[in-house]
Amino acid sequence: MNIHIIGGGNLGVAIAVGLANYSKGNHITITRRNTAQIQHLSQNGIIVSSNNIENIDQADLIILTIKPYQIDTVLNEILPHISNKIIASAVSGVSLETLQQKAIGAHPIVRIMPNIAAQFAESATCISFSEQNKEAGEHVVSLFNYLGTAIVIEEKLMDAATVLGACGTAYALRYIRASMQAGIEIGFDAQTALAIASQTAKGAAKMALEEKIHPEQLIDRVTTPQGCTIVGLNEMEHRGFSSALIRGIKTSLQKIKE
Ligand SMILES: NC(=O)C1=CN([C@@H]2O[C@H](COP(=O)(O)OP(=O)(O)OC[C@H]3O[C@@H](n4cnc5c(N)ncnc54)[C@H](OP(=O)(O)O)[C@@H]3O)[C@@H](O)[C@H]2O)C=CC1
Ligand SMILES: O=C(O)[C@@H]1CCC=N1
Repeated sequence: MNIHIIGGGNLGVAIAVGLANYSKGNHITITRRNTAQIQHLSQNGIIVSSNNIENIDQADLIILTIKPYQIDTVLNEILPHISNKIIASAVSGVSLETLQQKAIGAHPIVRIMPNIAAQFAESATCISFSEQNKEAGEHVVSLFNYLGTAIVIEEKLMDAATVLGACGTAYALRYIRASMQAGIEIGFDAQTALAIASQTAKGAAKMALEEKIHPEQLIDRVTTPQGCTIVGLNEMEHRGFSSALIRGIKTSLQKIKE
């Protein structure tokens, strides 16, 4: 497939590198206005360009990874040069209906919400499309399965997916950072603390994914009666650990709905 990614920033680059490293037979182009920062991607066989329309008529899939306020400019620029192309938009907060109207109904539109772990084929990508665009949607799902897990969701949950799945990367990293800081306080050098905290989070996530049981059942396997885990966990809860996370996620959701 020829894949044309418009918006070579944090997410666009993660998708481009992920596709280059974890999928086969795709030709990837990535664009942004100032290309200096992403020129190195050409070493991975990715075409880097500041021209959004060059060869866009050859694309099988166009992926939009621009900010919401950049969408009109980009669509006005590319629409006259394409016909009946699948457009996958990762632009947060912009609905299928709005996108379909902007594209004058002429292109199958799919909404995607990946996260930057796409770079390492570990994204949780949520995907929505209308019944009418099912074939295009399934195409996009197969592609994003190379970059981790692709889950089809109802569009009304797309904002929630953005918060849980995309912003979630940052929340998880903040957990790792806090563990690392504690690790340094209790005796490890920074690098060792980071390695232990990161691998421990990865291991916990792997168990949750593989066993598909409630996390508390896995926690029960760790908490020796009268041991050190349960006192730590209870102290974290006294300090509002779960509550802080839930409130943070709900605040992010409120913001995206604005
Ligand atoms: N970052 C993340 O983890 C996630 C982001 N998203 C969504 O993805 C979108 C992008 O986010 P993010 O990657 O963080 O943002 P960035 O600002 O990092 O990337 C946006 C890129 O778009 C480029 N751009 C702007 N205007 C144009 C244009 N006219 N033509 C081509 N490229 C253009 C910018 O580069 P230049 O100025 O050089 O043109 C910039 O590199 C947002 O809508 C965001 O909500 C969704 C999920 C996760
Ligand atoms: O912070 C943001 O608004 C974007 C959306 C999801 C991740 N980053």
